[in-house]
This record gives sequence, structure tokens and C-alpha cells, in this order.
Amino acid sequence: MEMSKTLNEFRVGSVPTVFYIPDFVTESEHHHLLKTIYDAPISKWKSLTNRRLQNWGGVVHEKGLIAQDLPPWLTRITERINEKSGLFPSSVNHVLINEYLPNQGIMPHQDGPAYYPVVAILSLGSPVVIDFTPHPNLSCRVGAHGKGAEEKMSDQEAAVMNSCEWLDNFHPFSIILMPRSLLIFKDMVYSEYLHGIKDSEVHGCNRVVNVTNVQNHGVVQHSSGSVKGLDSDDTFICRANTRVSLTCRVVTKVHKSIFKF
Ligand SMILES: O=C(O)CCC(=O)C(=O)O
Ligand SMILES: [Fe+2]
Repeated sequence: MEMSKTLNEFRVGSVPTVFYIPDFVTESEHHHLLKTIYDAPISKWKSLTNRRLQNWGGVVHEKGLIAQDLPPWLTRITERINEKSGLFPSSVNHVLINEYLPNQGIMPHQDGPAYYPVVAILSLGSPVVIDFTPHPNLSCRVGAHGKGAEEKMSDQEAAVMNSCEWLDNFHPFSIILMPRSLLIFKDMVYSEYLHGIKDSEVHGCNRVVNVTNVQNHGVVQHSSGSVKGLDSDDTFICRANTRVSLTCRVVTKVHKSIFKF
């Protein structure tokens, strides 16, 4: 990341709380991170049905984080994320490392209330497309301004809800995550959108909002109509390799130990 640039210069798309920073780590750091991740004991990996993950920083419980110090090879990265973004209230204290084979992904989801509503995702390995979709309940929640469902909306509030204003502002969008890039999203994108990665080897790019960031890499292809599920002239990327991502967050409630003395 160029020192002179402010975070705002990395904003992408039409929502104001998504940032895409290319080249956040160097080629050499990329290589060493992957090596260190794969040098971890096999027991460090937890296998899920559609991906593997390593959990660093401790276990997240309902009541907060049973904290464990992050290893220095991770704090070197998380401290840079803290410093360059200026968006976290304290040091990043939790890192989830996800590994995806080319036909694996992660279902559309929200990260939930245990975390401070800022996420920084460092990408390694194969490029992928991450999709953001407005939460199905969004219309109710935005329209009611946080009121309980049983509370009645005023006519004015109902008018706001039905106006094009929010409809125009909340639509699906996608971002290509190149290796070595950092994606940051926060606030309403954290709370009002779902994010997910399709479990297919081909990812459509028609809704990608950061195409200019990836133009030089030659990864985006144009369909001639012969790729399954794509219309002619649709754009797409092919995932040939494994992707590894580091999801860096702050768990606000921290317990040093589960034992009381
Ligand atoms: O791998 C990614 O880019 C997304 C990971 C994610 O959404 C999560 O760990 O909650
Ligand atoms: Fe997530």
C-alpha cells in the first residue's frame, strides 16, 4: 500500500464502507505467509464440509474471546492493518484463516455480533469473486429505523422505505480479490449485507465493482457463450489454484482465561 494514499482513495463501489487495497503485502510476504500457514501442525486445521480453517487468537464464545496471543508472524500483518486502516478500536485480536479449493466457497452469511463491525480480509493464492447481497430483511430494518417489528411505522417512515432512495442504494455487488490484496468492509455493509463466495470454479464478474484494479492482471475473461451458466459477453474468472484468506477482526469482549482464581 502506497504510504501517501489515504484509505478513502481505496473506496470501491457505490456503498461508502468498502475498501480494496491492492498489493497490501509484497510477493515475498505472500510467499512466507503461505509457507508459515502450511507449516502449522495438521491439528491446527479444522475441516468443514466445504473448506478448512485455522483459528488464531483464541476461541470466540457467546460471552467473548478466550484470548490467546497472536503469533508474531500474524501480528506483523495485523499491526499494519490497524495502522493503515485506522478503523479498529484496538489491536486486531482474532484471525481466521480459510482455505478454499477451486470448487469450494463460503455460503452467504453475516459475521455476527461478537466482532466489532469492521473486517479486513487478506487474500493469498487464487483470485476469487466475493459477492455482497443486501440482507433479505433489509427493507424492514431500514424502513423501521431499528424499531421492533411489532411497532407500527409512521406513514412518513413507510414512504421513506418505499422510496427509490434506499432501493437504489442497496443492490448486490461483487469484488475480485486478487492475491496480496486487502479488502475492508464495515458498518452498514457489515450489518445490512450478506457476503459469500460461490463454490464453483468459474466466478462471474458482471457485478464486480473493482475491475479497474485488476485490469492489468489479465485474469478476467470474456465468455463466448460456451461456458456453462454464462451468457455470451459475460465476464468471468477461472479458479485454478487454492485460495487462502486471513479474516482479521476485533472481538470486543475479551476474557484472559476461563479459570477464576
Ligand atoms: O475468505 C473470505 O474472503 C471470506 C471469509 C469470511 O467471510 C469469514 O471468515 O467470515
Ligand atoms: Fe464472513
